[in-house]
Amino acid sequence: MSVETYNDSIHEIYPDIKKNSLTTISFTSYALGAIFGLFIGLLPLIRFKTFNIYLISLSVFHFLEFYITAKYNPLKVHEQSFLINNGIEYLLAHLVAVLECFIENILFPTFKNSNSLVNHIIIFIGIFLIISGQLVRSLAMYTAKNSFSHTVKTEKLNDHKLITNGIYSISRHPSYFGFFYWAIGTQLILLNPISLIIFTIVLWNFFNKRITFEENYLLNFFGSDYLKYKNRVPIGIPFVK
Ligand SMILES: C[S@@+](CC[C@H](N)C(=O)[O-])C[C@H]1O[C@@H](n2cnc3c(N)ncnc32)[C@H](O)[C@@H]1O
Repeated sequence: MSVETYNDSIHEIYPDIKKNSLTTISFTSYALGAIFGLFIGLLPLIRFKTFNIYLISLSVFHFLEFYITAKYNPLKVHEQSFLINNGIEYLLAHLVAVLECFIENILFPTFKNSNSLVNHIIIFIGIFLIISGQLVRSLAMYTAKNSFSHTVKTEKLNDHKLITNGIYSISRHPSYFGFFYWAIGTQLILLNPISLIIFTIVLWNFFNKRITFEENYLLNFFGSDYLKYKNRVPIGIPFVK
C-alpha cells in the first residue's frame, strides 16, 4: 500500500486523527499497561491484595474505554476517550478512596486484614460487581457503536440511531448501570465503608440528573419511539426512573 493510499484509508477510518495527540495516547496506554503489570507482579508480596486488584480494575476500565471506542466507534475516538480526565470529582473520589484505604490499614489493621467470613463475602460481592459491571459497560459501548458518545449529544448526528437491542433491551442505560455497580464493587473490595457511602450517593445523584438531561434530548431526537422504549425497559439503578 502506498503512503497516499494508507493516508486516505486511515482518514476514512479515523477522520479526526489529526485532533488526537498520538503521543498522549501512547503514553497513557503505556502507563495503564505498566500499572496493570506492576500490580499483578506485586500481588504475592502485598498483604492487602485487594488494593492491587482495585488498581488493576482501574487500569483495565480506562484502557477498555479507549479501546472499545477506537474499535467500534472510531469516528468519536479521542485522546480523552480513556476517560481519565473524568472531572475533578472523579479524581477526588478515587483519591479519598485510596487515602481511606491507607489510613484504615494503619489504624485498624485487624479489621482490614482479617480473614473473617464477612470480609470474604464482601470482597467476593465486590469482585462480582467489578467484573459484571465492566462487562455490562463494555457490552453497552459495543452494542451502541456510533450512537455512543462520552459526552451527551444535544444535537442529533446523522449516524445517531436509537438502540434498543441486546443489552439495551434489558437496561435503558446499561453503560451507566455497569459503571454504577463497578464503582461500588471497587469500594467493597477495598473494605472502605466511608467511600462506599460517598461513591453510592455521589454516583446516584450524578446518574439521576444525567439520565433526566439525556432523556430530554433522546425524546427530542426519537420522539414516540423513545417514549415507547422508555415505558418498556427499566434502568436498573435503584429509584432512578
Ligand atoms: C455516555 S453515552 C451513554 C448511553 C446510555 N445512557 C447508556 O448508559 O448506555 C451518552 C450518549 O448516548 C446516547 N444514547 C443514550 N441512550 C441511547 C439509546 N438507547 N440509543 C441511542 N443513543 C442513546 C445519548 O444521546 C448520549 O449522547
